[in-house]
Amino acid sequence: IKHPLQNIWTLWYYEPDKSKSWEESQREITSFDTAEDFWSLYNHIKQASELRSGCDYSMFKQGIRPMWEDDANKNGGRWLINLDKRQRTTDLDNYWLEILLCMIGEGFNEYSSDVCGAVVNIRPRVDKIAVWTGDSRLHASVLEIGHKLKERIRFPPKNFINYQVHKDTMSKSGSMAKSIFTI
Ligand SMILES: CN(C)c1nc(=O)c2c([nH]1)N([C@@H]1O[C@H](COP(=O)(O)OP(=O)(O)O)[C@@H](O)[C@H]1O)CN2C
Repeated sequence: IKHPLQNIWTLWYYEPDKSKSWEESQREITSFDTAEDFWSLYNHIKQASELRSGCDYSMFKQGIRPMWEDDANKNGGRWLINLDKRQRTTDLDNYWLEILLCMIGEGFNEYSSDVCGAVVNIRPRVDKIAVWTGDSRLHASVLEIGHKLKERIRFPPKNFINYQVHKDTMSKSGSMAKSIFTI
C-alpha cells in the first residue's frame, strides 16, 4: 500500500500571460495525499530552476489557493528566502525540495497546522522561496516555523530570512515590504 500523508496537497503553476489576470494565470496542476504520488509528480515536472523567468510553483494544502486573499492566508504572512543568481544552480532546487518534504512530512511539528504552503518564484534578478503561515499574530508559531525552516534547509546561520505579513506585502511601496521578524 502507499504511504498516506496527513494532508492532501495541491501543486499550482503560474506563468505570466498578458491576456489573463494574475489569478487566471494560476493553474492548479494536481493534488496528492501519499508519499509515492508526491514523488511521481515531483519526478514528472520540470525542476524550479528550469522554469522561465516570471514563473512560479506553489504547493498548498488542498482548498487553500496560493494567494493572499484566500481565507486561510489573509491574516498570515511568509518566511521569505532570497536567492542570488549563483544559487539557482546550487541551492534553489535543493531548498525547494527540502521545504516540500518538510511540509508534506508535517516537519514543523506542532506548528504544522499553521503552515498553509510554499511558493518558489523564478525571477530575472533574485529567485525567491517562501513558506506561508496562516496567522502572523501567532508569534511563537511563526518563529518556530522560521527556525525549523532554516535548520531543515541548512541555511547558513549568518544569513537571514525575513517574515513579512501579507497585508504589508500587498501594500508594499517599492520592492521592499516591511518585515516583522528577521532570523
Ligand atoms: C488576487 N491578486 C491580484 C493577487 N493575489 C496574490 O496573492 C498575489 C498577486 N495578486 N500577485 C501579483 O503579482 C505581482 C508580483 O508579485 P510576486 O510575488 O510574483 O513577486 P515579484 O514582484 O514578481 O518578484 C504582485 O505585485 C501582484 O500584482 C502576487 N501575489 C502573491
